[in-house]
Amino acid sequence: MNSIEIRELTKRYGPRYAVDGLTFDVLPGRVTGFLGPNGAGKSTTMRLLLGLDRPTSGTATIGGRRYLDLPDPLHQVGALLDAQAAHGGRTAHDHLRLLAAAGRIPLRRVDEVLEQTGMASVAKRRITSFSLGMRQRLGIAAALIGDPGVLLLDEPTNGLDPEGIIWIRELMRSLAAEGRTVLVSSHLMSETSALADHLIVLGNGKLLADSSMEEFIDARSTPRALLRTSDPGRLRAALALDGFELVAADDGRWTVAGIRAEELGCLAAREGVPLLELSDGRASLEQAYLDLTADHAQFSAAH
Ligand SMILES: Nc1ncnc2c1ncn2[C@@H]1O[C@H](COP(=O)(O)OP(=O)(O)OP(=O)(O)O)[C@@H](O)[C@H]1O
Repeated sequence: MNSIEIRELTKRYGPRYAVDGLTFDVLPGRVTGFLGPNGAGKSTTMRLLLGLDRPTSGTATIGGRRYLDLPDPLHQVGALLDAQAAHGGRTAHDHLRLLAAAGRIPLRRVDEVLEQTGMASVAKRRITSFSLGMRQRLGIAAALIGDPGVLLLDEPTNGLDPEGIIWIRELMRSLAAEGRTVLVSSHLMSETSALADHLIVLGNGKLLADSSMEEFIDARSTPRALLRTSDPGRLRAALALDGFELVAADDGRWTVAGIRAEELGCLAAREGVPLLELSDGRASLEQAYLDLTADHAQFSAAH
């Protein structure tokens, strides 16, 4: 009932395919990161889902129905597409009150979402005076007002400071833990990896990956062990026998590419080499994402 179903979804603007034969599901109970470089088709997919644009072919449905056919859309789907869209002359409270009235939503929800998004103290201020981060929070408050089962958030961390980004991460997680479907777009792998359980990656309107964050990381990052030892000479020799190389890193640490910490620990124990510190490194995740999307990037992506 709360899932999102995208089937063979295609949207063409003139000769250009913004979205090209996409098929995937977004499931409840987890945060799904919607990744792709600028121009990959994320916003177009969200607009198609919300009935703001018509697909050239294929379907985008929520619980099996098109958005425009939902009986109680604000209660079923909350969206943040363009945080700048709120009318500047009104106060935050008035903006939300009008939304609630239009959606036949109880007015108590206005104060609840203002509280939930940390906006209660500025509720009586005009939106014109708001920073980008405050507008993002107001946009999220608006998305939450109908207590929806599905949330679509397009780049919600735009303009937020580090504290705001942590807040949004916690909020997304708690909404997903309540059994809601949460789809969050971003063009940044680093940010999304801290936020999402599952990933949908687009490039040039096409689906490049649909996997759990763990699978995505495991499949694309080369293992790398990070360690400190009191006997680098002996460890170097032992590693060389198995074809691995000990490379000096910062702070007296060493790295070994192509081996996991667990395997390296066993090897060191077998050789009687003392290890003072040992962990897995995941340095290449961002790079793996850039490699995956590079050929598909319309513009130079991801910074
Ligand atoms: N209304 C439109 N008319 C013409 N082309 C459009 C329109 N909307 C989107 N496009 C094009 O479709 C492609 C996909 O755009 P879209 O905004 O969906 O990408 P995105 O992944 O959301 O990127 P961003 O991170 O920059 O928002 C781009 O090439 C864009 O220029």
